[in-house]
Amino acid sequence: MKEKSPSTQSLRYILPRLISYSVPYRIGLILAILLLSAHLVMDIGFAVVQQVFIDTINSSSMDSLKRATVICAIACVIIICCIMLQHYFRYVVQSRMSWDFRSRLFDKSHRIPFNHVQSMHSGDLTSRNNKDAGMAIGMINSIVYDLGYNLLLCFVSFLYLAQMDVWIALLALGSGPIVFLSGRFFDRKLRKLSTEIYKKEAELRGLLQETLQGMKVVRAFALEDVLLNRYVLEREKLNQLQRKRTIINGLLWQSSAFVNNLVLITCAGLIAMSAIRGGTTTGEVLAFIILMGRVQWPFVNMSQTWGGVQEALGAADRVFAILEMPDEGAVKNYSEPTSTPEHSNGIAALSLENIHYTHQSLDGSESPLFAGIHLNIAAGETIAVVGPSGSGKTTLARLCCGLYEPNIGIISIYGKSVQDQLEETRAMITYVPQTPYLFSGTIRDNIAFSASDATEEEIHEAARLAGAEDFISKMPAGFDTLIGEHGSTLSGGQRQRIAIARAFLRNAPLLLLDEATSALDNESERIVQQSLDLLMKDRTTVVIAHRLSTVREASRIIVLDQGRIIEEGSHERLLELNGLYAELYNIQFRSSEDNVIDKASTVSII
Ligand SMILES: Nc1ncnc2c1ncn2[C@@H]1O[C@H](COP(=O)(O)OP(=O)(O)OP(=O)(O)O)[C@@H](O)[C@H]1O
Repeated sequence: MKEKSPSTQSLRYILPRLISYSVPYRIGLILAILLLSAHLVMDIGFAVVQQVFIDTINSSSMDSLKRATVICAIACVIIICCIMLQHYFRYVVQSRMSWDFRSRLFDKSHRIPFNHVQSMHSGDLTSRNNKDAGMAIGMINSIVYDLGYNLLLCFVSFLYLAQMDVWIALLALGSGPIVFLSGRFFDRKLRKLSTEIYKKEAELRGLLQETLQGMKVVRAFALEDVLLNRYVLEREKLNQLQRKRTIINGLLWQSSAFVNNLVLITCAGLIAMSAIRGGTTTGEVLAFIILMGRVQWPFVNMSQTWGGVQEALGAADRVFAILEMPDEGAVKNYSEPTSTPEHSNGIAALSLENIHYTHQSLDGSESPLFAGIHLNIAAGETIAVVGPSGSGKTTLARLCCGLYEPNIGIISIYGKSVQDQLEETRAMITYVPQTPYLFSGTIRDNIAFSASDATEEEIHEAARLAGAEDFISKMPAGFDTLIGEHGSTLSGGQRQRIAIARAFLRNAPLLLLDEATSALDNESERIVQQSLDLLMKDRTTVVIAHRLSTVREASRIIVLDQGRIIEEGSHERLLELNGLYAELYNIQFRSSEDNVIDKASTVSII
């Protein structure tokens, strides 16, 4: 997937999109902004209180001191309550925005074209959803609250100072823009570094995830040291990037602090001179010095915050690269059907018209596979697809499900175009992959996954038809048994039967089946095969076939080779042709007593 370079999406582009997530929570946001004034009163009030107290001490008036103490204490309680409320509203708005933003990203990840998802690492997607999305929403906080507040604080402090000494106040104020603008020198570098850091973190997360998932293989092949070295190497690269970012942030901070302190000392000297000349009270000098900080430091803070915004922009770029992708099926790059696809037996259950498809590899290179495939399947037919490894069988199945989009041509299911009516056509298909994917949760959840409104009776009936009821009833919690990550507590055969139960429950008229080749014991295989036979009954079935019995019983066999249908017909007819099918048959089936294709062979019918 090609990502936009960091500089292509400006703050002006990203900010309104992020702010749109605050619209449903605008009241909370407005309250949080208004309550910022409590912070302002606290910050300015701190200086004023000191001025009042010192001048009251100097005037030796006990009554004034008592009054000032009571007023300050009451004001302090009110302000602290307001600040707590401000934090509350700020937290609520930010967490809800973050929730919405992440949910949108989660939803989008399931809508973008499948080949884009395939070209990304799942760890990368996880990282974008967790860290990057959080950073991007945090940016709103920085801009709305921190930048906004600092500007306000600076403005009010300046007004207060100006009424004491306008020239010194202007001097204090003048240093601010210099500090802020000099900080911008680091922006590009910070943003670039941050994008690289987030990318590297995502890669590391992916590596960790992959290593944990493949722990069995790692241990079996004693790869622990190799992987540890790889991890340490990648971690070191990340550390280097983080070190660079820390140095730049340090430079940003120290250069700001240097200019600020220089101006602060100059102004403090000037106001002290004014006090010596008798024009200013001690309390006023103290308040002046404190408020001068309030004029200057907002620029340092803003410079820092702006640096943080650059980092967050790097994260936001990665999130928007996904959010701005077109949904699958949204880009129509295929020709419209000329007429409703028909089969000699009536309307075709599945029709492929002039399908061209090219795989895009991770490195962006293209591998053309199909160049004009035609196929019409009548309702009730069972089609067996066979061909050597890499001939395009899985790609064909994924095209039929709308997981891949053809570059040219049209695929229709019962006359409806898959590309045009993706949801409707998908509802008419059940795809049973070779390795079923089970989610952690209960057996019931996994069966009902394909039909969330299924009743208890329907779930039990589906399990019975799939030959799964027996083993489920023997489990300690029956249908409520937890099956672990990817169904790790179940055997291969049991996992397959759960997947078949799902397919029964879904009850779609078209079945795409990738027959399992995993080594099941004879008994499990017999039960799975019986369940599959029952599932295929009265359904239109396209089966990527691995067993001779399936191939023999199919109404038609399609032989694929390098993305082309080179033979088509019944088992007997294809044997008579004496072509690729006959060759595959002789190599695979004849020598195999149990009629199951040996996966390890050089040429396999899959
Ligand atoms: N995501 C992808 N990106 C690039 N090329 C791909 C991708 N998926 C598959 N291919 C290529 O497309 C060709 C067909 O692959 P496909 O998986 O459809 O074959 P197959 O017949 O199902 O193979 P097998 O029986 O070994 O599973 C292969 O050359 C494969 O390398």
